[in-house]
Amino acid sequence: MSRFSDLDIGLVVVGHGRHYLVETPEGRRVNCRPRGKKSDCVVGDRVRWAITGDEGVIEQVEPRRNLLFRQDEWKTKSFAANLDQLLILVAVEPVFSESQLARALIAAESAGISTTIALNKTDLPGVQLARERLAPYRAMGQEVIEVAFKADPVGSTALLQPWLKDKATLVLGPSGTGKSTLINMLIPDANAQVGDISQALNSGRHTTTTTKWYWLDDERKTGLLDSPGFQEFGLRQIEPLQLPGLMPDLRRHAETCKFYNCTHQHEPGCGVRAALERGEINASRYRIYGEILQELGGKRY
Ligand SMILES: Nc1nc2c(ncn2[C@@H]2O[C@H](COP(=O)(O)OP(=O)(O)OP(=O)(O)O)[C@@H](O)[C@H]2O)c(=O)[nH]1
Ligand SMILES: [Zn+2]
Repeated sequence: MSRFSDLDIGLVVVGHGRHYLVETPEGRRVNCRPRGKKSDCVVGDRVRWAITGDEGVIEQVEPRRNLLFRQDEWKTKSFAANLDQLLILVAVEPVFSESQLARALIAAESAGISTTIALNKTDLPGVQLARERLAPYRAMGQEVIEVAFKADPVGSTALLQPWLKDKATLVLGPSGTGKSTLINMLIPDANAQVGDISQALNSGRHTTTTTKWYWLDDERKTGLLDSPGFQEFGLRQIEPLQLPGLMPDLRRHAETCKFYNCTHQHEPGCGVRAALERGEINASRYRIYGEILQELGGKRY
């Protein structure tokens, strides 16, 4: 037992810099700061905290089940901890970047978090093309659902609600795909929940740059986390040799490679390239693999 185990436990629902909002089991939100200089907790963390004056101090972060983050050359950016699942939102328009989609999936796979891709705005004429771009993802076993938050809010809500129930789900997606529409569709009092947050952190302009935790129900069992930052999805946390194992379509064929440390670039007897030639691996998925591998400094053997 740690020396903090008799302190109150709380859930980090918003964080910005060294400012956090911690929610008590009763649903009260308390302004907190971390003890010391380092602020290493993220939204979704369970923390031990104590009141000092009119603020709380976070003394300890409880062990995490998982942590979703991205990492570029310079910095690591955490999205959230202790997630049950990830919803990656893309849309018919604006046309989504397949590279970013692939990267988010790899980060989630590496963190052990299951994902669903939701294609929004399926009422638009470009829907067929978007479906075709998502076909390789469906084929590799990735769950893909189709929604139209604005055009069909009733149908989209009915589809999502059972899937979200009693879980903590992070929503990630590029700008303009319909994240705000989704939040407002599912959480009628979202503005009120965010209003509290902005006031408490005393910096409304910051609230769009950080992950936010919303409750979908009065019992506070179903959590929806909204996070910005889909762009520049660095994956420096991943070892080059691990990368194919995090891409299910490549993984399936990598087992047949002649060399155990095959990079699937040019080695003889490569099962991945053979599958590519047979059309069993999608060419753009293979190209994205090569790009990420290069970025990670994957060696040529
Ligand atoms: N045609 C169509 N448009 C939609 C649908 N859902 C959302 N939109 C529109 O898409 C645009 C972007 O939606 P937002 O919810 O603001 O997107 P966002 O992801 O929050 O965008 P940012 O605020 O830039 O992060 C808005 O004009 C919405 O009305 C849909 O089902 N069909
Ligand atoms: Zn190979």
